[in-house]
This record gives sequence, C-alpha cells and structure tokens, in this order.
Amino acid sequence: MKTLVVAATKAELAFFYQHFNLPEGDFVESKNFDLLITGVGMVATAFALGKHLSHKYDLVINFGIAGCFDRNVALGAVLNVIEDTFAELGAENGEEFISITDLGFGENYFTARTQRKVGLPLAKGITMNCVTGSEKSIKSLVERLNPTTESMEGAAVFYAAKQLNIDCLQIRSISNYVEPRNKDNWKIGLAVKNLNDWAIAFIGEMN
Ligand SMILES: O=C(O)c1cccc(C(=O)CC[C@H]2O[C@@H](n3cnc4c(=O)[nH]cnc43)[C@H](O)[C@@H]2O)c1
Repeated sequence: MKTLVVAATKAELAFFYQHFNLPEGDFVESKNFDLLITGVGMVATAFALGKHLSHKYDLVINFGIAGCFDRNVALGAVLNVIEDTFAELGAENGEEFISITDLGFGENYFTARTQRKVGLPLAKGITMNCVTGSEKSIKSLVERLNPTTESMEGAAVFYAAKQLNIDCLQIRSISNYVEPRNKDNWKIGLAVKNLNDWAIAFIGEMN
C-alpha cells in the first residue's frame, strides 16, 4: 500500500521534490509514495483527487501553507489540522448563516483519520474559496466556527478520503495571519521551509 501526498502548488513542496529527486510533474509516482499537485482551491482539488485517489493508497496527506486566526501561533509553525469545515457552504439569511448541514443537504465538517503518531500541535481548520481579508468576515468566522487555520483545500481532501474510506492527514505551516490583505507580512519562505523539513522527515521515516 502507498501514501498519496497532495499539495495545491509545487512551490509548497519545492524542497520535498529536491530531497526525493522527483521529476517535475503534477502527478509523480515513486516506489513508496505518489505525489499529486492539484492546483489551488477545492474544485481543482476535488477534480484531481477524483482522477487519482484510489484504494491503492492507504493514506492521503495534504501538505500546504495556511493562514492563522490565532496570534499566539508563530508564523512558520507546523500544525496537524484534524478538523476542517467548508465554511462558506450554505445560505445567508440576512445576517444569519445557515450551513449546508442545517439546510439538510449534506455535511460541511470533516476530520483527519489515522492511527499514525504525528507529534504536532492540533488545529481546527476552515476551507474557503476566498482568502479572508476583512475585519467583518474574520469576526463572523471566529464567532461561528472559532477556527485556527484557513486554507483553500483542506476540507476537500478530507471529503475525498472519506468517500473512499482512506486514512487522511492535513499538515499545514502558517505563512500568514488572517487579516486585511498585506502580503508584506506573509512569511511564505519560512512556512515552506518548515513544512518541507517536516514532510521529508515524516515520509522518509515511513519508508
Ligand atoms: O508567492 C509565493 O512565493 C508562494 C509560494 C508558495 C505558495 C504560495 C501560495 O499562494 C499558496 C496558496 C495556498 O496557500 C494557502 N493559504 C495560505 N494562506 C492562506 C490564507 O490566509 N487563507 C486561505 N488559504 C491560504 C491556500 O491553501 C492556497 O492554496 C505562494
């Protein structure tokens, strides 16, 4: 059985490619794991996993950078996101938000699943189409869901893994705080480095 490593962009796993001497490509097969680059966002992620996720894998790991709502978490920190919610999936009723679950049309909340020891701080994530960047949206998301991390793919990976009953993990390093957009404050280099160091050690030890 194999692990499927999933990331939205090649840049997020640049050192991982180098370390394992992987060829350029969005779907790379190797002896002990395969690597899938999906593109950014849940639709691209769902489509790519629809094509590639199968029962030949016993674990799918989503690696990526993420925004963070909690200023007590350092930029560059690597977290194990064990819960994730499609935060925009539902309906507005004036100021109220009605989730897809409360509408009776399915689930919006998914979890990681594995027996493996990960040894990272645990976090609760949300998955968004639009990177949150206004005080009003931040306040509303914190009140409604109290998330620590925000990504654009996490819940989609958990969703796909659940459909096939395959174990899954989501490991994210913090590149930025969720705030009105100021890319000068983002520490993408640090987050990518820490994420790749962790991914290389974890995947290396599994094999
Ligand atoms: O500009 C670069 O050098 C660069 C290098 C690696 C990755 C990127 C990305 O923009 C990755 C997009 C990816 O990041 C996740 N992300 C990061 N912060 C947030 C956030 O605050 N809210 C939502 N998503 C975030 C997301 O999963 C994207 O897929 C750039």
